[in-house]
Amino acid sequence: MARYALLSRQLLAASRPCARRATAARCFATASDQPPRTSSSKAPPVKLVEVGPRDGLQNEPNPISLATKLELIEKLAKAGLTTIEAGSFVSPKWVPQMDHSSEILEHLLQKPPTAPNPLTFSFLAPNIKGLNNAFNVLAKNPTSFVASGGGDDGSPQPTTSKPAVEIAVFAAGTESFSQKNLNCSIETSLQRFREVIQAAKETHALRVRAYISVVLGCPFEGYDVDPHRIARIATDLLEMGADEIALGDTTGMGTAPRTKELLTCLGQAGVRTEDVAMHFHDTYGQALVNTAVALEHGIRTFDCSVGGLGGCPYSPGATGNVATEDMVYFMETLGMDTGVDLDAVVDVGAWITKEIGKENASTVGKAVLGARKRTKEAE
Ligand SMILES: CC(C)(COP(=O)([O-])OP(=O)([O-])OC[C@H]1O[C@@H](n2cnc3c(N)ncnc32)[C@H](O)[C@@H]1OP(=O)([O-])[O-])[C@@H](O)C(=O)NCCC(=O)NCCSC(=O)C[C@@](C)(O)CC(=O)[O-]
Repeated sequence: MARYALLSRQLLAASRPCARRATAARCFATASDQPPRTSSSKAPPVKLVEVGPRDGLQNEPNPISLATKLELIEKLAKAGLTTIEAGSFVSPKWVPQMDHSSEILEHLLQKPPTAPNPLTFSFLAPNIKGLNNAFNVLAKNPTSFVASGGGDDGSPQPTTSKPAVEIAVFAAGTESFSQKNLNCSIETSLQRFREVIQAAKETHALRVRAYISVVLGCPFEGYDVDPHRIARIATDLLEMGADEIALGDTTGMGTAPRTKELLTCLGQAGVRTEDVAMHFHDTYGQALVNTAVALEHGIRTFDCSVGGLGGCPYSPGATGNVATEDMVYFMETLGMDTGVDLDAVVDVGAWITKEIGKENASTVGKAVLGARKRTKEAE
């Protein structure tokens, strides 16, 4: 018994410091210790490139009317998107859904959408034939657009009445993907892009974006895409005169550490962050995580697609691009200014997905629509 009494006294003594720790006053930073919050700090800008009308629709199996495509572009412009990828001058035998691209460009030049901000419309062109098809439309409407130039060269900037036009070429990060997507090797595609970039600049002073696909995973060669090869292709394209490199995680296989590794490798090769845009697909739900890594790295241009539409015809299993609604919401939570009206773009996502009979893949879009419905029911 005495033994138990001693033991309990010892336990009590041993527990005292613990009890003292638990009751001791804990120190927290309080509001008065914090620097006052100012509402005047200006949100840093981020550029969102809306790729829904091109990347979002190119893979749709059922024909989508020209009127629907134009309405989509108009609604996106009204919602505040300033750079919209509107079509693709590729072979209609390869990608039938992009067959309206000449009519789309013509319409946008003749009747530019009413929008709060100056607009830039971007079109893909894989070769001189595609570029010439775009040039035919531009030649018929020579005073309806401004040169997109590159921005720093004093060339005229787009206005709300005269949009700028931009061309995009698209290389691949692996030989297998290049063959499937372009029917040629990486080297041959680069020779073609040199001609396209030169002609786009010399003839109409157009800004040129250069995609590199499958930078973080290839549907045919797997996860291990060599970042040094991507860096070499990127520097080749920049030396040819490309104004921007858009790094495409076509398969959505990218992860945070490999996104960081890729961007570090490009930086070591001399590619400036201001010349890089990120194009994430959300197949594995990693797009916003990877976006955060890229933001941290200094990248400020991101592609997205309303309603999370998208997929590449030559990347089996790849789902949509990161949704514009999710990207806008994410940037807003970080205090970054996208210039896009979230509510308006949620409406566009709901409309286009219904119009083409697809599920709305935007998590934020669905959450906002659900919240609106509950508010209405409660009234
Ligand atoms: C590059 C080609 C044309 C080569 O295709 P090819 O069959 O090797 O070309 P060709 O020169 O032998 O020509 C074949 C036929 O196509 C015509 N042709 C040739 N070029 C054009 C053109 N520009 N526009 C219209 N027609 C064209 C050409 O005139 C000929 O017609 P035919 O004599 O048989 O009647 C073909 O492979 C092609 O169109 N590929 C495009 C594939 C594509 O659009 N993929 C999706 C875009 S990339 C993407 O989505 C990824 C991205 C950008 O979003 C980023 C990411 O997520 O990673």
